[in-house]
Amino acid sequence: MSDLGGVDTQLLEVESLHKSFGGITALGGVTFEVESGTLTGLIGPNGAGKSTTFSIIGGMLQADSGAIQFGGEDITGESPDYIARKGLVRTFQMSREFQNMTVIENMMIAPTSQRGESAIQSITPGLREDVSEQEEDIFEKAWEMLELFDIDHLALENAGALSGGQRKLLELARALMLEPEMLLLDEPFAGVNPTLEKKLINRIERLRDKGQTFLLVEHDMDMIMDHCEQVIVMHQGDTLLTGTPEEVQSEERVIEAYLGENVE
Ligand SMILES: Nc1ncnc2c1ncn2[C@@H]1O[C@H](COP(=O)(O)OP(=O)(O)OP(=O)(O)O)[C@@H](O)[C@H]1O
Repeated sequence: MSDLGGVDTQLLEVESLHKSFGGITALGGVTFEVESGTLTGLIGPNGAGKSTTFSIIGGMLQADSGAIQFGGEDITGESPDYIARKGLVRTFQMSREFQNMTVIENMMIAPTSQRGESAIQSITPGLREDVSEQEEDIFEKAWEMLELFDIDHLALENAGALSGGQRKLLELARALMLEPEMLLLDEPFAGVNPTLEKKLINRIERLRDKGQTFLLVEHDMDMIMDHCEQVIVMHQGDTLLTGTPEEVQSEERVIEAYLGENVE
């Protein structure tokens, strides 16, 4: 835990995560910290354990041992809903139910469905005026977010009809509807064309500049090295080191870890 003038700036603290699947050790003591207000990269060769780490942090998977602190609170073993309510959200693939809804409907339902509460449940007869006002706010916010990601022209399309790249943008836009303090992004640019990718990373950087924190798994090294201020390197279920892009690139152990492996 780092200390800056008495103020702890670490938002996420992952300590000694272990996870095995049958006889396979996926994680053998993953430990790292993510500083508040940063865009931090999580890299490592295929099978290093990045997705497993994300699933455990997001509450979708239980670790065999280890601890996770978010904003100073122990969130180890909590449900994805609980963790999302605390402000830590992982983008996830849309279920079939959402694919049959339009893009704008997907956006409007996000603030309630992911937080595990229903807008309908919160309506009491005396509060109907407030609710329509609330819905209007949600609509406006949803529309702004679609514009931000350049998918507003798809608002009335069925989400299931979107291309892979467009779906990635919608998943990210949906997650941002929750105004999370921190977002876990698992290869958000996969299938997104280069022009849109540039826009997307600029938007993420703008949100970061406003104080949001991002942890990004990405195989594109140029993307990581050009845009992240911190990089965490994983290898064979372990954390190898954390450093700036410059530090990581010049580190012999990182070069070695990647050399023998098939990096995408
Ligand atoms: N559900 C599972 N059952 C069995 N083994 C698993 C399971 N999930 C992950 N693993 C194994 O755990 C290890 C870490 O996998 P993980 O998917 O977390 O790595 P990764 O770094 O995300 O890889 P990639 O970059 O290829 O997505 C691998 O050896 C993988 O085969």
